Amino acid sequence: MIPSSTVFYGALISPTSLTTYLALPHALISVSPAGEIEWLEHDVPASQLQDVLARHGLLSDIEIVELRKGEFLIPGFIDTHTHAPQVPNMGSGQEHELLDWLAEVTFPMEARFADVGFARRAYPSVVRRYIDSGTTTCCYYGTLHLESTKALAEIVHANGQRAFVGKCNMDRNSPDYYIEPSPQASVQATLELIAHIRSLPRIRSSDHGKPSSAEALVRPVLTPRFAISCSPELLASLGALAESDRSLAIQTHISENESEVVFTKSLFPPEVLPAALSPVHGPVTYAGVYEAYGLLRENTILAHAVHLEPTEVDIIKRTRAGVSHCPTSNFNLRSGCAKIGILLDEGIKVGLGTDVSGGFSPSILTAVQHASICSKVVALQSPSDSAVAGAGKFASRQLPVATLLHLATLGGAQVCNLADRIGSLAPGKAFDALVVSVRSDAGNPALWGVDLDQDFGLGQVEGEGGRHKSEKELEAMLERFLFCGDDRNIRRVYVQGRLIGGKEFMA
Ligand SMILES: Nc1nc2[nH]cnc2c(=O)[nH]1
Ligand SMILES: [Zn+2]
Repeated sequence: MIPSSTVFYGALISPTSLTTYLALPHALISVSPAGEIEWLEHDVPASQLQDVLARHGLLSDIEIVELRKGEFLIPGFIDTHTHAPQVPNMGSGQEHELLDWLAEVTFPMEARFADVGFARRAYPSVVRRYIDSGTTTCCYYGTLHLESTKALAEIVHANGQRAFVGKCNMDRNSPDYYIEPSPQASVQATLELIAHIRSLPRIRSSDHGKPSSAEALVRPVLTPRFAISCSPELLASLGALAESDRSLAIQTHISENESEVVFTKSLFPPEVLPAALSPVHGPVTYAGVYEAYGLLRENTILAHAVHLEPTEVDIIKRTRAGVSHCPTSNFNLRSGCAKIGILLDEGIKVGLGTDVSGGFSPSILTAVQHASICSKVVALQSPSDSAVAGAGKFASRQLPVATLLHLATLGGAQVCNLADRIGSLAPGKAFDALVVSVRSDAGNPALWGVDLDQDFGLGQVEGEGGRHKSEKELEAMLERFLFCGDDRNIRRVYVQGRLIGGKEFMA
């Protein structure tokens, strides 16, 4: 029998803008069998629960999941940039900057994925780690190998995570043991990967015939590694491929490290950029190179953006590409502090990326913590009057909790060009959500006492004062979770309404 709707009752947090979010102590949210959010009631006292369900025609045959004190629903995290084959390297080679780190640490590990058997052994635990960290949508780089990246896509699909999976394009400035033989071979393998990912069934074998939404959870993404590792011929071919299919997402790195920027400009002097493809005015910039090859548009994800010039900010804004802010990696590889506030003031889409193993954690919570620190470093380095002197809302200021939540969820959805489907808990969107617990029994000593010291509103006496207090308490819970939480606090992970991970799933 097809199960009917599932209804969650309890506290719910969901972003509504860069500076605001809903904090609802007594929410009631209904999820259809296909995993779509049907409706959301903001404030339902326990005494009215049955009446409200009846009003929605849900009298019998529904599953009600009641959250306990110290638990809340939140949209799933969106990791807009990471490298699946680098997870086995997490925490190694911390002494290098980007270009040495690629040569000494990263390429040797990625080369091991030439062996598809190695990929099939390594990737299941990689994907499981991302899911159990609360990442419901993940933008994965694979390696340059077709078969291993097909395996990655299959494993993501089998685990029910929403994802973008791409195979690196790299035909120059890479070691002999880890380079594609020609632009043609690179494009051919890319086409095969796209076809393979698009042929994956829409229903997983473990769904036992449960109805599924028609949309694919795993999608292909064009992945020119970065301009340095792609010949002009390869970038031109990828631009043509992108133009032939505008639904195809694109991900790459931009302006991460100063030596990288210098090297990139030396590889693409104006005479290299074909006139027909080049809208570039003035000196060539990193963003200008990508634009010249037709690789910047609303479904392009640009990782890092640490050392952007003002004209590059204009290009990114004009092309409506999104930025993946990867602060853990940017600190760890000594790349710098991205000035995210300037991008937000310009209305550029920004999400978070873990960028493992430049970053040493697969958890978006770590990225949230470091995004906060990064914004404080930028604020410390800014003249104290800069916030007043015509600066926008975010530039030179530390990011508030609401903005950090936005970056981890709705901002990431915008960067993936999927904000109409995911990123917040709203009717008409997919139910990609986490059940978070900050209770003592979640086992995270850093949050010990959160549920004992305070009354978070569930079961609280109704009334103006009580309502206000319970919202404040929920906001306090969110802040402590974002800064001190970890996998132990992520009880359940849902994608498209299906339970796919979390502490309870593993148990
Ligand atoms: N952080 C990071 N930057 C890159 N630029 C090109 N490749 C990489 C990579 O694997 N990681
Ligand atoms: Zn990266």
